[in-house]
Amino acid sequence: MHVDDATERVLVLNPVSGSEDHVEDVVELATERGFDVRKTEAAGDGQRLAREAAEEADLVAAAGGDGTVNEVVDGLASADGLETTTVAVVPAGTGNNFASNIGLEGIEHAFDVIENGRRRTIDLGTANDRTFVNSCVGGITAEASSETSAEGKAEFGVLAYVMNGIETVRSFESLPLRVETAQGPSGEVAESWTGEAMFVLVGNCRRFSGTRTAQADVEDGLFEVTIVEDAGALDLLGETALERLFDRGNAHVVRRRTPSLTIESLRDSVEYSLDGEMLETETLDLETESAALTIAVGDGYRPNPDDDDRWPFGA
Ligand SMILES: Nc1ncnc2c1ncn2[C@@H]1O[C@H](COP(=O)(O)OP(=O)(O)OP(=O)(O)O)[C@@H](O)[C@H]1O
Repeated sequence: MHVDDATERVLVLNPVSGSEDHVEDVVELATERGFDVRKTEAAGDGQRLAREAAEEADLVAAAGGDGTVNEVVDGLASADGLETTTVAVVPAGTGNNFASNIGLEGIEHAFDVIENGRRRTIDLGTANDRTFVNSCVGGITAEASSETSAEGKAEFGVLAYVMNGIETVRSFESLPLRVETAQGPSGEVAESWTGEAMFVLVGNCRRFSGTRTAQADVEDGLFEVTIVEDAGALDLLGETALERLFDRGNAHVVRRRTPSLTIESLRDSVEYSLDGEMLETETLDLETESAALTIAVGDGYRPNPDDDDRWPFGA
């Protein structure tokens, strides 16, 4: 039992994320630091617990993987709690992609960051009425998502689903789509693309270059959109497939930067993975909410760690 009025720090703990051996450590470290620990019991509980916490806590931590962070942020957003709540992440999942992007090295380090780390306000993605922190990817089926191994996720993040999709679905059915991007603040023009796509990858924190850990600028108010056109003719098996798939010279890849876009299916509904959580729809409206999420970050965090010229956009 907790005393409602006194609670200012809530930790939402997914006990079944990752290798499930984090529970004791997280509970101990969190309790020592004055957190009220609330465990999820089923998928979707992260949202509910975060919504409830929004009313009473000014710091809400998500202990789990990317899916748990997604649920907690989504719950806070739906309770209009993001303006008054700082979010912290305790990496206890399989991939922990988002945690790596914000400079967190492990469970103990995350608690140090909560006490002593900087706070930054970063962009948040919304897709229809759902939020996402890392990425939104169309073209990955729920089946491919559930079949993707923990090792693959840990190593490649969301790209593991892409690889799995390529490798398991030999006769890959491409998606007829219309993608309309909006004008951006730095001269990005509104553009429309219509065609057959294998995947559409929209990164808030992620960019899709074939590099395993490539991170996007998380404070620029823009998504990095990568459309992989029907590349059925290519032999895309194996690990190097990713590099070939996203190679800047690959004529099958279309890249855009934009604050918002709409993806419309010209046939059936499409399955999207929002930070690994599935959503099926015919039309998806995506928007970046600039500086919407206040988050505790480690020393290793850089808003835009990739200032070299690997990403194929001019100034
Ligand atoms: N108590 C629970 N029982 C079953 N499923 C749960 C429970 N709590 C949360 N979930 C679900 O577990 C799923 C996976 O969680 P999460 O993504 O945090 O871990 P992960 O997959 O191990 O890590 P990552 O996404 O970083 O690779 C989420 O879809 C979430 O809804």
